[in-house]
Amino acid sequence: MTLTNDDDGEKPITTLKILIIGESGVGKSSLMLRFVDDTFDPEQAATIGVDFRVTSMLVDGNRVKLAIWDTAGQERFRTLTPSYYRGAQGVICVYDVTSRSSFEKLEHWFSEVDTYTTKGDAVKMVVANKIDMAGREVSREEGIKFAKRHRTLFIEASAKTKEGVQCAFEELIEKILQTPGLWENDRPAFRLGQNTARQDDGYCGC
Ligand SMILES: Nc1nc2c(ncn2[C@@H]2O[C@H](COP(=O)(O)OP(=O)(O)OP(=O)(O)O)[C@@H](O)[C@H]2O)c(=O)[nH]1
Repeated sequence: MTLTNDDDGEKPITTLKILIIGESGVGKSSLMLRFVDDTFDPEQAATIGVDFRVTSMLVDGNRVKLAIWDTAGQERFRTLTPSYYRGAQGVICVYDVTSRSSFEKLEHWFSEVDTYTTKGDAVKMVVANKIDMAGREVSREEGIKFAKRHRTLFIEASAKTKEGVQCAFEELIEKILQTPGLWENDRPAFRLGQNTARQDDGYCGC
């Protein structure tokens, strides 16, 4: 499968809803803004309620529209939680590798996903963010072990240096498109490329 971010103005074959969740300050907004705008703000403000961005990607030459929902990690800003989850085909659950407590809260976030997602086969991904920073408190092995236990995709990333960011979104989108019945084809003539079937070991292959 070939994925690029170029916009050729072509009508999208489908629109996917991607939700980003996790504790406050782990870098959810930063990951979204790095992916959508290729920017990074070292003083990124906390999200109030939800932020929302639309972008698109080319998948095997076909345009896929992405509606990315960046939710607030702070409890006091988390209103209307069930509605955020409604219809999401992909959920990115973020922790900060320099914050053990943000990793330990992943169980809580996954139980919220199970409670609220309306699409039972929504694709889940764990993103271990801030790998550029010193003072790591969670090893890569621990992250992988957690992701294996929950049967989710896993990738380490840095919104600051860009490492892993593009790859995380690409991997998630690819997995969604490979899941029958999870998305609606708005242009039935569309066919995914022959090389979409790939070894599914849960790790980013980009
Ligand atoms: N060094 C480093 N800093 C990061 C990274 N990602 C985010 N940050 C910083 O961490 C802080 C919090 O980032 P946000 O993107 O606002 O975190 P959030 O998860 O959206 O926070 P809430 O909106 O409160 O839920 C900001 O100062 C960011 O600049 C990263 O990969 N590396």
